[in-house]
Amino acid sequence: MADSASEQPPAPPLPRAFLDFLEENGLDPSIYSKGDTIPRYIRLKPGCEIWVPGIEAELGCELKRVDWLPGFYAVPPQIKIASSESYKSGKIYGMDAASGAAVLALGVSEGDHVLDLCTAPGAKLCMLSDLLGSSGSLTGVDISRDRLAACRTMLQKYELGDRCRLFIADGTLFSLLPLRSPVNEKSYVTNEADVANIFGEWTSKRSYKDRKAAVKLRNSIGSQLSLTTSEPELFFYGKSSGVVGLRRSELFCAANNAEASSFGYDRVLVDAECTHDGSVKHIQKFEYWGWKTLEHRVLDAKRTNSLMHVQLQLLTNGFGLLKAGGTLVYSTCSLTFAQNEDVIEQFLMENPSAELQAVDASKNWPCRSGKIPNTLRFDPNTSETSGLFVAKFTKYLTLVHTLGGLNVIYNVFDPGASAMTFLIRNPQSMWSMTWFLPRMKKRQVTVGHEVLFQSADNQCIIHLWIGI
Ligand SMILES: C[S@@+](CC[C@H](N)C(=O)[O-])C[C@H]1O[C@@H](n2cnc3c(N)ncnc32)[C@H](O)[C@@H]1O
Repeated sequence: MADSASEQPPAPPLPRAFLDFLEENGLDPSIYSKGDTIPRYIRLKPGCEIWVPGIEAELGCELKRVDWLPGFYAVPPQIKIASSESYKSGKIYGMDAASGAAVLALGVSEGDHVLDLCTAPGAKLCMLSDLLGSSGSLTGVDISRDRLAACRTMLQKYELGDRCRLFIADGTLFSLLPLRSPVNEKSYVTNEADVANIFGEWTSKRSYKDRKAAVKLRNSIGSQLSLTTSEPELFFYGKSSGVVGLRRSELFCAANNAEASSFGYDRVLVDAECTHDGSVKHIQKFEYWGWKTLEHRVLDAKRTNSLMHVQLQLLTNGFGLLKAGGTLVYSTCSLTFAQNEDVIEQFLMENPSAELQAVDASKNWPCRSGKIPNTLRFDPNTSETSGLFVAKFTKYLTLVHTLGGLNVIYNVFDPGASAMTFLIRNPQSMWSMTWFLPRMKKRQVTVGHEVLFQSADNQCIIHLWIGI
């Protein structure tokens, strides 16, 4: 009997330039012959488990539960779901398991305020919304109007838009906080001019004034991909998103990093724009588009450099909007070092309050470690999924202090808690100390070799002497 490998049609040869590119990135070319064998994944809308037998009957295949990822099922790769009634009626989503893992890595809990900085077309946004349930808030940002329109359609189809707001904006500049902070607390409206300037319930039919303003903004921007203004355009908002009843000036109130540390998002997803080389199906399309196009879109060093620049800016800005103690996940569907580990290394160098964290759930995931410990790589060979890179960060509240030419950083985690960890970093070493402090409220940093921490009731004063 012929084995299953010999039944597959031989994969077309990959061009030399692409093979060199794979070698440079430590990638096995065999992953690009897997496109027709890796399963297609389906995510079930929570509460639709009872429909599994009906969905199986309609799709004509078994839904195999993905043991390591709740709510996900594998079906044979040739199964088409878009025309099925189960899909049209919003019982199932088409979503790769690796993408589901990136969302799960974020550790969303009910009540969280979540930012998805590159949100369209919205598969991850929908999963985030399902995880949030009926509390917290969700803010999706994308630079592409067309893609965001598809995203809005998804939210409406799956009835997930209630706590969500969508903005057309450049994620490298977006600076609006979730609607819970004193900075944009709703104020009492007194006169008629104010009433006219208040967001009512969302409708697709916008006022003439609104449409005119949007056209003016679009014309001033030129092309969407060269959006240079920090002014976001509100594209959609749900009834419970916090927008209804707010004045325009209150919604578009930008925040600085210090405000974001206290009032920012609990969770930020930066699923950055990339060369998509981890998607085997995407690379296979170049057989038809021509390998020359691949050289331009994927292998071109100039394009990679400009993408890396955007990726670093997206990550940096997303991190700036994160609350201290919050979690950020950076992911790309590229498997190159340049768009993943190199971006992260640069980011960590420039952001001392960022710490790379292990994804605890990943112990049971079929993925491997990236070049930097705690980062994860999914690929068709290891995971039977599309390729994806995932890194998780947390944010400390940081006081930077220079001592004798050494940059010493005091990372104060969760200033409201009774336990604090101080990490003192210098190029040679790192110490970590934990104190348990009664109601620590006020911090003072003196210049020199002494740091003074003082509690609100003056009962506890700690002098930290640095002896380097
Ligand atoms: C990998 S896709 C995101 C996929 C999405 N997270 C999902 O799960 O469906 C990257 C997205 O980033 C958007 N994008 C590119 N540059 C951007 C920028 N500067 N700011 C915001 N979005 C950007 C693209 O329009 C694209 O929709």
